[in-house]
Amino acid sequence: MLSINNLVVVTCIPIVCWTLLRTYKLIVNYFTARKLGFPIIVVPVYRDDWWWLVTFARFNWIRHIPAVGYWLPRRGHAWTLQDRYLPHRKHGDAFTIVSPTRVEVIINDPAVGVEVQSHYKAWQKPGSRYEVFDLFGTNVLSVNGEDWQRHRKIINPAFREQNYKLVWAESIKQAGQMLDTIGRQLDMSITLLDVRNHCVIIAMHVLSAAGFGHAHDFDGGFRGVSAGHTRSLADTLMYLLSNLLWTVLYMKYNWLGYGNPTRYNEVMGVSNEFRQYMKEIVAYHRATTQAGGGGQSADIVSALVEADEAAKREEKASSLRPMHLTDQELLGNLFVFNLAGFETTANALTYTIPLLAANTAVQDWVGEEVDAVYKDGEQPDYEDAFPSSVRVQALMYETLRLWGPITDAPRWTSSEAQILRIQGREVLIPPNTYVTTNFSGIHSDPRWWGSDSLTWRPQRWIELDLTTGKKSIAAPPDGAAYMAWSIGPRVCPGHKFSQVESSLSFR
Ligand code: HEM
Repeated sequence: MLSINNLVVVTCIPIVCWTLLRTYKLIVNYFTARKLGFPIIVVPVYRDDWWWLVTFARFNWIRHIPAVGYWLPRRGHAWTLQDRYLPHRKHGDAFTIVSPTRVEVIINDPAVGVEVQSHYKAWQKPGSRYEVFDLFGTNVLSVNGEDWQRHRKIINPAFREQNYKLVWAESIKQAGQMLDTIGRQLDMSITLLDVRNHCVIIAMHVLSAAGFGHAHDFDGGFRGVSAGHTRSLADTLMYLLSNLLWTVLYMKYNWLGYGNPTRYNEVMGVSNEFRQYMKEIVAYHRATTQAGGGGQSADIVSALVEADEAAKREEKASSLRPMHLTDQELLGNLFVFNLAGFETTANALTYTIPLLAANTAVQDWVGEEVDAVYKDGEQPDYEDAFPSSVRVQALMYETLRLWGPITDAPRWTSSEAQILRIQGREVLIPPNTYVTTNFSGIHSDPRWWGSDSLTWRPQRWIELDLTTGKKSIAAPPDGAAYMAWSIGPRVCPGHKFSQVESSLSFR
């Protein structure tokens, strides 16, 4: 039997080795970062370290220890939203965060941000950050290079005007039903949590109908279970998205299930149910397309499957290299549409409604436009009403400027060094280095957005064409950049989808 002393030694050896290894890596990374010539912040953990993601909530007390807890604010994924441009005031428009895991340059220079986001071949999405999205298969969000071109070519046709009409119709339905539901309540007071819950239902139902052809009533919640299933599609998605971290961990490391078999079985059961739903939807649209009945549905999946079948036919005819998506990749993309399309839009709505409620001047200003567009309470067509709803669109632009769901975006040099022009000099960024564009900083810095840069003022987005008298969404001020939906070839394909949906929700 092991004595207490031996037990302590056996337990301590791995911990000491691990600490020594991390210290060594920290020193190596520190010297790599010094060559870049930017100010350096040294932190003991990186925000992507999975063990840290699971445990960091327990370490909040560290921030109160003087000279030790300084790094804690930079420990989580949303630190750029909390700090915005302020760290750059102190450290400049580029500084480096060094941890044992990574060297990461943080950028607050709009021109450099646009360069890094736009040149997708040189500046790739790092696998270690994006592979969590590969739960059900690789997809357009996570892949790089030629693979990304192949994915994007197939998914682009899914985001089309026909689909936006469907988003419009479904959003009108959901918003109307939501107002009826609230109107029927005896107690008319609404908490912020109610707002959040209503926005979640709207975003999920619009996505379910316009994305997957599964329509639900607003007050039906997430009911409506299809034959052969135990949960509705929307309910399945809600579960997976609310338990994303555990879903990722259990699917990647099955052995973690021994820690909590009940939760493991539930998570895996719901994941299988989601996979089954997606397979059924794809099989249905594939059969319809192969039988010559394509082009009839406007939802995203049907367009995706049609484009994929067309790519297969093209390959056969010209014996080109494979250009279609495998079944696994189709599934991966469908999951990512749900993930990227739901939480982002639900968040934008959740922030905008209280901001609007607290700003009566903005309410009146938007109300004027809504009264003009929705004369006598009629439901105007998408083609007429959406382009005229410029003030309504400005609400979303302004909310995303300050409270966008994606607060920064990392790119990396992968195995090849890249040259980046920053602050008037050319810097050689070594292999394996992250360069992260701080969207929240760039969107809020008073140097570009003025002294009221932190004020929610949708009016800043309106531009008047003096010759035609038409109003439109203004470009960002000189020197600024707006990247709420990213920018360049990898811009968000759901940009207009989310705008059409939110326009209706504010009518
Ligand atoms: C307010 C709503 C939305 C915001 C603010 C938003 C923002 C973004 C941003 C910033 C990116 C780039 C991410 C990166 O580079 O890491 C992105 C990519 C993406 N978004 Fe959205 N998004 C929204 C809605 C949607 C919707 C509704 C869908 C689909 C239904 C969608 C699907 C995607 C996909 C597939 C990508 C990956 C594109 C690529 O890498 O080629 N998004 N989005």
